[in-house]
Amino acid sequence: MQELEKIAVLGGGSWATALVKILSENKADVRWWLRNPDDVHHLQQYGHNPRYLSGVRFDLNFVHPSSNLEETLKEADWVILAVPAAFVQEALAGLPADGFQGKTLVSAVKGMIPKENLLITDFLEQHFGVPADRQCVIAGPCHAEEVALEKQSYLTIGSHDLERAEKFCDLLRNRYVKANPLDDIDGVEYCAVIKNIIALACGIAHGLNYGDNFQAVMVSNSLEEIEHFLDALMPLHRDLKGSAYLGDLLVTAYSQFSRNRTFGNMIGRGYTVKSAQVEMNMVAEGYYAVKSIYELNQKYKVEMPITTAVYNILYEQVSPGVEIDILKEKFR
Ligand SMILES: NC(=O)c1ccc[n+]([C@@H]2O[C@H](COP(=O)([O-])OP(=O)(O)OC[C@H]3O[C@@H](n4cnc5c(N)ncnc54)[C@H](O)[C@@H]3O)[C@@H](O)[C@H]2O)c1
Ligand SMILES: O=P(O)(O)OC[C@H](O)CO
Repeated sequence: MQELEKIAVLGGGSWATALVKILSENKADVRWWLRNPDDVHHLQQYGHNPRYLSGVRFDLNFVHPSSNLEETLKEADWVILAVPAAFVQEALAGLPADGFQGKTLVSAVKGMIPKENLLITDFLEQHFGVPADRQCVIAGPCHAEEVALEKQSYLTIGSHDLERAEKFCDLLRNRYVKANPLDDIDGVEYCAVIKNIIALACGIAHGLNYGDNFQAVMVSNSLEEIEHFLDALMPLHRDLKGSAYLGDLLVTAYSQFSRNRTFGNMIGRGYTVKSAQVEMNMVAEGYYAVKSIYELNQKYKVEMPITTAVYNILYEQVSPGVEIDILKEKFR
């Protein structure tokens, strides 16, 4: 009998839960790390995550929840990181520098390590010595909530090693998930970070009562911002119309499930950052991402009006109305 692939999934939120569903239904041996021991206990007893996507049931023959990170990683060939970027360092704090040796790391995170302003793949390489060709990222427009409902979804697996990416695609493919490999790993990773900022801006505008007409112009203008930033950091002929770029931007900017748009909408309606965060129970990566991209861009000096506006609103206490007025005059 063929041995099952051993996959460790790190994180207890919606995306980790959705990925565990996909992988375990494909009969992989999934070791699932959640930081909260009560959630682990609940999963072991009732077979579902009490906090996120709680309607998804797991077959505990294939899913092994634990709050012990080293135990979870022990025999895994693949490790999927699905913790919000701001908490990645804290989650991995107890691990030795060679804790991922011999494993393939797959980042499902769409954010950057704050302060260091590093992509997750760069962080894993610099802090844990995981070579670039042993890493993949999960990109594409895919909300965990729709995976839970088994709605048709598309994922792109970015990697410098396309054979490895193709293997991982195979672990994901099912009746409602299509997956394709792509070699522009840094491009899709940065694009996933910036689209969260754009969705936050769309939410802010919506909260200020701007309509679909304005949002469409915001999203079209944002493509230029993304393209210029990517070209400044890593020039490459890439097709931004692809679903891993434009598709991901659109789903986050328009979907009712979007954390970033929801967060922005609250800010536009006058919530403080703190109160919006408390109300959400979920993490809007764009809040942290805008600081990283803004700071990083001090070196590259790309014109990024939407990023600047969101940064000024969230970190410089400029009124959302003032910043959106500035954008209104700039957009074409
Ligand atoms: N949800 C999606 O549809 C989706 C899709 C693709 C990628 N992602 C990415 O997956 C990553 C995980 O996001 P998510 O959507 O699963 O999260 P979520 O918003 O559903 O849940 C929040 C997660 O953050 C954790 N958390 C909150 N406060 C914390 C703290 N102080 N310390 C440590 N952990 C804390 C919670 O335990 C929970 O696991 C993000 O980078 C996100 O961009 C999410
Ligand atoms: O749309 P958000 O803000 O919930 O982010 C989730 C994913 O990035 C969608 O692909």
